Parts: sequence; C-alpha cells; structure tokens
Amino acid sequence: MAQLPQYAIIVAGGSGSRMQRDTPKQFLEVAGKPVLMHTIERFYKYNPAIRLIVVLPQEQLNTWRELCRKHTFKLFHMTVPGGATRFGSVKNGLDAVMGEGLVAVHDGVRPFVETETIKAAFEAAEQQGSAVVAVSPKDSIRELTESGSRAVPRAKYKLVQTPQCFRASILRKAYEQPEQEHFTDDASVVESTGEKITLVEGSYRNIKITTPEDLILAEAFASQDLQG
Ligand SMILES: Nc1ccn([C@@H]2O[C@H](COP(=O)(O)OP(=O)(O)OP(=O)(O)O)[C@@H](O)[C@H]2O)c(=O)n1
Ligand SMILES: C[C@](O)(CO)[C@H](O)COP(=O)(O)O
Repeated sequence: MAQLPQYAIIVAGGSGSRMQRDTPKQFLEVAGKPVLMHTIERFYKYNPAIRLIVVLPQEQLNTWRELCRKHTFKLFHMTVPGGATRFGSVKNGLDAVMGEGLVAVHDGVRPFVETETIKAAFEAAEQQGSAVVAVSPKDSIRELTESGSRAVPRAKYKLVQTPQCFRASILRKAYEQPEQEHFTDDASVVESTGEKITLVEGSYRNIKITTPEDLILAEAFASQDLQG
C-alpha cells in the first residue's frame, strides 16, 4: 500500500497574552533561536519529506520572514495567516492540505516534542484514524463543586499535549462544524463528530511554553539537548 503523505500544521497564530511579553512567545529566543524554529526542526528531523504548514498571526508574517533571514533558517515551510482563535488557525492551516494524507496538528510553542512521540502519533493515526498524545498527571486532582471541591481518582485522567494526528478526511469534516466554547484542542473538535480518539503516550519534556517560568525550563531542556 502506498504511504499516505504526511503534513504538520504548526499553529503559531496566537499572541501569547499569558507570557506578558511584547514579542509573541513563539518568537522568543531559547538557546539563541526563536522557539518556533526549534519546533519546526523537530518535525523535519522526524521526516525531512513532511509538508510543513506554519500558521502565524497575519501581522507577524513579515517579522517571521525577517527572523528566518536573520537566523539563516532554510527549512522549507509554507506560511498561512492565523485566525482569531486556535480553532480558526487550524482551519486556515487545513485549507493548505491537499487530498488524503495524515495530518499532525502541533502547537508552535511545544519545541521539545521528541521524534519517537511524533512517529508513534503518525503510526497510530494511520491505523486508527486519530492519535492524541497525552501524559498521566503527576499531581493529585480536585474537582470544583458548588460547596468547594472534592478529590477525584487521578488514574482516570490524562493531560493532553500535541501533536494530535488524524486522517485528513476526518480532520476536514470536524473543522467544517461551527466553533464551540469547549473546543480547546483538535481532539475535542474531532470527538464531537462521533469519532473515537486514540491516546498515545507523550513525554513530560513536551511542555507548552505558556507562562514566564516555562522559559526557564525551556532553556534547561535546550541546554541538556545541546550537550547530547
Ligand atoms: N488564534 C490563535 C491562538 C493560538 N494559536 C496557537 O495555539 C497554540 C496553543 O495556544 P496558547 O498556548 O494558548 O497560545 P496563545 O493563544 O498565543 O497564548 P495565550 O492564550 O496566553 O494568549 C500556540 O502555539 C498558539 O500560537 C493559534 O495558532 N492561533
Ligand atoms: C492543544 C493544547 O495544547 C492541548 O493541551 C491546549 O489545549 C491548548 O490550550 P490553550 O488554552 O490554547 O493554551
């Protein structure tokens, strides 16, 4: 059977409000290079033939071009303007996916995703139609109730990461529906069309750079990676 083409939609269309910096967090430097370049390199390392679609805020497209020039960043990728929400950005990225294939949606601000994780997600999506990377919580979990809160069994929960991989036809159908408030990731969008979500083991290093202290962790991981 011919192998399906592999795409990665790397969503970097957000403003990074929780990071509280003027520069969008996907452009902040870690180990001397913008976060987003690290992320793109991870997918290229997994498969140099992967079709990379990078979604950026419309008003940052020129800045990104400048950054690529400054850092002599040559890895081929298509750029697409983002939407007002992550849902809108994924939808715009999906317009650049042609025909059938396997599509990984990945946060541009998760630069430490490992080759094994990407590989496992694509393999599971090829077999099951969907594959979502997740890890077990390390802390105890409490559910908020009207009277306060109560303990819930931690073993029943997973923390969801990206990549989230799907057959292109499944993802396209899901993103045709109107956006809903509970859509926080691609799995929630796809699940609402009745599709089953397959979970794949993720990694605690696959952090989403969200708030200022995450940058300290990111520098530590990058320095560890550089030491090999
Ligand atoms: N309109 C949007 C909003 C988010 N994202 C992307 O989705 C990923 C996960 O979102 P999040 O961490 O929430 O990023 P921001 O929306 O940028 O951050 P914040 O919520 O703090 O403003 C990020 O790579 C972000 O760039 C996107 O492509 N388009
Ligand atoms: C997609 C995601 O990274 C999975 O954990 C997460 O849902 C993004 O959420 P955010 O509120 O946009 O940071």
